[in-house]
Amino acid sequence: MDTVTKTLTPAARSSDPAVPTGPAPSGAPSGAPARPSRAEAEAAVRVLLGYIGDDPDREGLLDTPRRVVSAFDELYGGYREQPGEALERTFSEIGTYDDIVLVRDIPFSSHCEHHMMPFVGRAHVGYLPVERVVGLSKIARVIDIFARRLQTQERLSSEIVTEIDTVLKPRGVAVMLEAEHTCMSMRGVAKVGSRTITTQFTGVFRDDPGEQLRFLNLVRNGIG
Ligand SMILES: Nc1nc2c(ncn2[C@@H]2O[C@H](COP(=O)(O)OP(=O)(O)OP(=O)(O)O)[C@@H](O)[C@H]2O)c(=O)[nH]1
Ligand SMILES: [Zn+2]
Repeated sequence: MDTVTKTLTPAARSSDPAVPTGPAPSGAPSGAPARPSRAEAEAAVRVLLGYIGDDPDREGLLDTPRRVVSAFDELYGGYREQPGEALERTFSEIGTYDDIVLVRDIPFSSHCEHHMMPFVGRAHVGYLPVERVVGLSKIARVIDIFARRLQTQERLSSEIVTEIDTVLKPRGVAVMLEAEHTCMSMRGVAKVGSRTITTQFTGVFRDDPGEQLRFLNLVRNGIG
């Protein structure tokens, strides 16, 4: 355990050129500290393995710190991506179409910032385009970028809406997320199957109850 503790000290950080620390990733909150090295992250996983009562040196766990950090790189890759870039390319050949574009039932998984446990569910995103539309897959990409950061479901909803609103400047954006939080089902209060629903609206969807209802009906019944 001593060795592990040592690798986590600032002195060890600066003296190991093979595992340089980096600046905070572009998607990190402002004021976030420099990014620890991969070796430090793997050492931290070793500490946790010891903490739960297992032996990090037994054969089955030798590679686990490396695997966990690789999995973290994937699950939290959203800190190193800019959601706006996913929406940069738009298309204007849409005829006179100016009605709702709704992508329903987009699966997503994220991690709650309180317990770092997954919450998993579906997103429904609609917007009212002005002259230009975005590729449908890009909406799912924006969801994934924000979802691959530590989140609350409320903030995830609002970040998706704000990004689409800011970049596309449509007449309105509507988002509904439904998810099961494993921190509420696998531990703690242990309520398996409970779902949390969040909605966030801008523009016409916020101001016109009829448009809001149409979005909700399309999500629920497929008819507006
Ligand atoms: N509003 C909101 N709460 C969340 C989300 N994800 C997890 N939580 C809640 O965050 C809260 C953290 O509460 P705390 O009392 O600080 O932590 P805790 O002692 O682990 O709470 P319990 O989960 O009740 O055992 C819990 O009530 C979780 O259900 C989320 O996306 N949004
Ligand atoms: Zn949680």
